[in-house]
Amino acid sequence: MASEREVRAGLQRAGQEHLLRFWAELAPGPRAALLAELAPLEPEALREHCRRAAAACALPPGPPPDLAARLQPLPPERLGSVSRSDPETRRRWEEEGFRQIALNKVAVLLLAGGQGTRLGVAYPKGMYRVGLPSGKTLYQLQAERIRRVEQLAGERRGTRCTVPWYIMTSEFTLGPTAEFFKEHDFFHLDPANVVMFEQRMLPAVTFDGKAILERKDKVAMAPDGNGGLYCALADHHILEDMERRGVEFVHVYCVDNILVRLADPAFIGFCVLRGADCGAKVVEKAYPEEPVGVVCQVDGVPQVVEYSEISPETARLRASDGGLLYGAGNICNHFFTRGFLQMVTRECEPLLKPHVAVKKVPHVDEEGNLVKPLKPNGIKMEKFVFDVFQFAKNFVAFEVLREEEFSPLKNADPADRDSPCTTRRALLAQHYRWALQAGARFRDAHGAWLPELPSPPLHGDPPAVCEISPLVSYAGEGLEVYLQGKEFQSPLILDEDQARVLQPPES
Ligand SMILES: CC(=O)N[C@H]1[C@@H](OP(=O)(O)O)O[C@H](CO)[C@@H](O)[C@@H]1O
Repeated sequence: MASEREVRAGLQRAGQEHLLRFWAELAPGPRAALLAELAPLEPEALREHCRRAAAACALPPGPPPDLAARLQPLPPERLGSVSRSDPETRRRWEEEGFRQIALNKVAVLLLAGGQGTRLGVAYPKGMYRVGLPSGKTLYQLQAERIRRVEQLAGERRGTRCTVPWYIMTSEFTLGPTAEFFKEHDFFHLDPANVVMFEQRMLPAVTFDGKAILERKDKVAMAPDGNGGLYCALADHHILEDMERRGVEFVHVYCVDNILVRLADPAFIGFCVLRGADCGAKVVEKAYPEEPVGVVCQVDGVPQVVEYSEISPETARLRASDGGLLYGAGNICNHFFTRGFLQMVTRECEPLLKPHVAVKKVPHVDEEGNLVKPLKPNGIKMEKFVFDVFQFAKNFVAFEVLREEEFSPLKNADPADRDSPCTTRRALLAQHYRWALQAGARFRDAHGAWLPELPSPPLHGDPPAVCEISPLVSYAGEGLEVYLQGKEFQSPLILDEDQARVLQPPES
């Protein structure tokens, strides 16, 4: 453990000695905690971090003035589309994806270090229950999709296979996430195949470049953004772990999308068959101001321009077909080869530019009194996971259907978008569609037939409550055997037990 003298000398070099200004009044416990927090901050890096934050803050707010002129939509040859391709092509993508999964070459990697501030919960978002009849959390849905995709790939190729699950957490989420998984017996996954690791934290900084003390004995720290992934992969030797397991392809995704298809065989297969080193799933943006990044090109290089960094005028531009010119919405589902991740962590990470978020950061004043600021007083610097796209040799994007694959949980109820209510509806609407497609019909509590709408309205509950366990169906497949020609009274909870009941007796 570093001594106070060493830490103080480092802080002096970084111009941040004020972080120890309450040292004399601290008891031994808080002193040790503060030292433990400060010791890992490398002086030069801390100095640079604070300098950059202040410099970024001195720039005028909003996107760089020349950005619009440097943007172009992604060229069509880089884009694959589920809805615009024929069934045979889709089948080939899927087949290839399943083949790679069966060969144990595919892993999933969850970005789960965020604090869920907008959702307003004090625990990791993955532990959230959106109010499904089954009461499942986001983590459970994801775990079950992994189990199902392993099973499907295994059955097709007559083998057993594993999709390891890497989970990037932060100081805020590691403890509760690890505890939650233990409590739930890892949702019946082998714990050896669930690898949790922690991203780094960075101090929040004042507009004049001083790291902020949240308490007399604690620096205000925040995770270094989902682009902290690349440092974290190196810090915890994750790529070596992947290599040992023979993993070649990694599906990286963020925690909040209730419809996420983990290790999606179609996406993996598309990227592999295209020889891509890096790929992104996109959906058509719903409206110009939708808070999703856009996948496009900047100076001819594939990139994501984040929603916070595009001007409203650019976001509203239309293409000749009437759609949004920058309509390829990033849904934070990325494909990387292990080789690409290796190259990025070794060579490119330091080139990633942090993005600036101006926030209200609680702090102590000169006298040590706690202050809850009413207006923004600090800067948090974050790297973005997609900022490595610029280093790809062969970048591709893969367009999927929003109603099948994207409904993120960002806001608390009663927000009218991206809330527990809208995500729950999206999932139940999808399952109702799957059930109808498989030949089921539904009656209400009084026995009256319920409408069979091919796609129920976005803002309303589907006519019947139908929840299908991912352990029974990953993407709507294989349901006919349980549902074809059958009538159900809402609600129908099709879990493994119910599936056994509905299955015709073996002939
Ligand atoms: C840095 C980053 O990954 N931002 C992503 C991410 O946004 P958040 O607002 O950070 O959750 O998820 C969005 C999709 O839900 C995606 O559109 C956006 O580009």
